[in-house]
Amino acid sequence: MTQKILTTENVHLYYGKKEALHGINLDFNKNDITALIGPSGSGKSTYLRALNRMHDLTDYVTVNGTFMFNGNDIYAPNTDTVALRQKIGMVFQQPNPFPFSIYDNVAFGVRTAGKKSKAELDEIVEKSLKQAAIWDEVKDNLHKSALSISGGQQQRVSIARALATNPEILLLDEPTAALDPGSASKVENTMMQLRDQLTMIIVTHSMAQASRISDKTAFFMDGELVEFNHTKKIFLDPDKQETQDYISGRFG
Ligand SMILES: Nc1ncnc2c1ncn2[C@@H]1O[C@H](COP(=O)(O)OP(=O)(O)OP(=O)(O)O)[C@@H](O)[C@H]1O
Repeated sequence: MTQKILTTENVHLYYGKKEALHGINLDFNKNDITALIGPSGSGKSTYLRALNRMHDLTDYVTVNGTFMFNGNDIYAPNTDTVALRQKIGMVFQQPNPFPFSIYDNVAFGVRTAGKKSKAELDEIVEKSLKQAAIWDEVKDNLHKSALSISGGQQQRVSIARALATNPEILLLDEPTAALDPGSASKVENTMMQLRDQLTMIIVTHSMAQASRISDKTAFFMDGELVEFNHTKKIFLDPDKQETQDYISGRFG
């Protein structure tokens, strides 16, 4: 049977008094790529950020509902959120390298998690950069500033940084939206190569991208989950008229 790595039930989220998510129920299969699609403001990023408690950093946000990761309650009071975010990593739209070397960027989370020898760190950095399909391009310049490489390379270094702590889930919020088409396709290829190793949840505005890379697709509108199914079904034969209208470009 397919294993559910992450389940969410009855998720309501408020920015102050404004309700942005109105009771979302959504589960994720281990090793699937799930695409979250929907018009601007439909709540995709808000939902994604709730999955690894990114909203904890914003005091006017209230999150209600049940979030279980491998059977453990993500919002339990004793959850170590730093450890949680190492297991459920995140990649943002804008590549966001820290202003230090490529090596130190990738090693960052590992160093935060505890002391490692230089040899262990070297090994993790190399493995992560290889997994992110950027090793060959940067291996001779590991001590160069991560700010000096292209945006597409920076995004793959950001992915390597997230991979270095050995996450089980990677959350990607429009990871290719700020990139030129060539770099975007490299990042997409990287995701395809990672699919056997971890579970990915990606917010995307690109219908082509969602249909190319995802196993399942969730369509959000106005803070509600309208439809969730296998990507082929969503794109070829959706159950709901709103889904059909959105994927055929009639709005959003
Ligand atoms: N920090 C915030 N404070 C207050 N309201 C917010 C905040 N972030 C998002 N919202 C509101 O929550 C709703 C959902 O926004 P969200 O960014 O999650 O949508 P989205 O589907 O990811 O949109 P986009 O595709 O444009 O990124 C919107 O009405 C938005 O204005």
